[in-house]
Amino acid sequence: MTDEPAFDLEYRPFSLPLTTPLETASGSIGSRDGFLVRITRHSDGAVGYGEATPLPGWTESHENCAAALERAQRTIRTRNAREALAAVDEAVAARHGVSLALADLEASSESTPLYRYFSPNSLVARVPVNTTIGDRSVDESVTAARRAVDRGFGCCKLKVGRRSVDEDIERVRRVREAVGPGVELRADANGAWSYDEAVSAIEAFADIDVSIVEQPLPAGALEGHAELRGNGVAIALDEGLLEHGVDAICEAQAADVVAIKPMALGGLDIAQQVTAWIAELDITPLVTTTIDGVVARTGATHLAASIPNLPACGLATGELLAEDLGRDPVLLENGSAVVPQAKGLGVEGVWEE
Ligand SMILES: O=C(O)CCC(=O)c1ccccc1C(=O)O
Ligand SMILES: [Mg+2]
Repeated sequence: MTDEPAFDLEYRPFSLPLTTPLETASGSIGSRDGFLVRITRHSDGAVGYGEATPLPGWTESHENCAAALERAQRTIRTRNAREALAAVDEAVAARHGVSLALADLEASSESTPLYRYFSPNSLVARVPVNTTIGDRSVDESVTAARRAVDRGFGCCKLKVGRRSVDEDIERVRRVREAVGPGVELRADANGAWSYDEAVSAIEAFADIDVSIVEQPLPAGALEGHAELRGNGVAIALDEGLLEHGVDAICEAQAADVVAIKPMALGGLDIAQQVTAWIAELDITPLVTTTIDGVVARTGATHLAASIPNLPACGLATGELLAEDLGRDPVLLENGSAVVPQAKGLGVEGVWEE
C-alpha cells in the first residue's frame, strides 16, 4: 500500500521593481523577479509561504529556479516533503522557497513564531539593522544617509567600488561629516578592488571610522583578505562565503565577519547551521537579504532573531522596493526591526493580493 501524498505545493511568478535601481560594483539591481511558494497540508488545510527570488551571480538563474520548483511540485504531489526538498538539487533560491514554506507551515501549526521554531524558548523583541545605500553620487549618498539617520538608523552601509578609490574615500568622508561620529558606517565593495586599492581604502576608512568593509577583493581571494585584516577596519566576506565555505575562510583566517544570505545559501535551515558554525569559530555572522520580497525578508529577520548578539543586519531592504508581495509585518523602529511574534512567519494576505 502506498501512502497518500501529504502536501501540495503551488508557486507563482512575481516581479518587484525597486524605486531606484541599487547600484553596486558588481552591477545594478533594478527589479527582483521570483516565485511565491505556497505549501498546503492535506490533513488539516494548514498552509505555509515561501519565496524563491533568484539573483544572477548569487543563485541559480530564473529559468533553473522555475524548473527546480516544478520538480519540487511534482515530487511533493507524488512522494513527500523531504524528497521535494531534495528534488530542487543545487537550486538554492528554489530550496529557500520550499524549505521556508515548510518551516512556516510547521511553526504556524505549533503556534510558534518562526524564530522560536529555530531557537526554542528564546524571546527576542528586535534585531538591529543597517540601511543600504547604493553607489551613487556624493550628494545622493549624503542625502540618503541623513534621511536614514533622521529616521532612527544607527548604521549605514554604503556600496562602493564603482569609481576610483580616492572618489569613494571622499564620498564616505562626506557621509561621515553629514551624520556625525555616533553613526556606524560600513562599506561594501562587492569584490571591486585590487589589493593595493583595498589597502589605500582601508587606511582612509580607518581614519573615517568605518567599522566594516565587505568583500574588498574578489571572491577568490582568501590570502589577500587575511592580509587586509588588523588595520582598523573589520573585513567581512560575502561572495567569498559562497565561493569557499566556512572552513576554508577559517583556515585562511580571511574574515572578521561573514555575511549570511539565506537566499544564496539555500534556505533558513542551512543558513542557521552555517551561522552557528561561524559563531563557534569566533567569526561574527551578520544576516542580510538579497533585496527580497516580504516573505523572504521576514524569514531572514526571523533567522537573525534566532541568533544571539548579532551586529546590525542588512534586513531593511524592503524600503528599496516600489512594490511588495503584501503588507510588511516587520516594523522598523529606532534602527531595529521589530520581530513578529505571531505564529510562523507572520506574513498575511500575500497569496490573495
Ligand atoms: O547588506 C545589506 O545592507 C543589503 C543586502 C546587500 O547589500 C546585497 C543585496 C543584493 C545582493 C548583494 C548584496 C551584498 O551584500 O553584497
Ligand atoms: Mg555584500
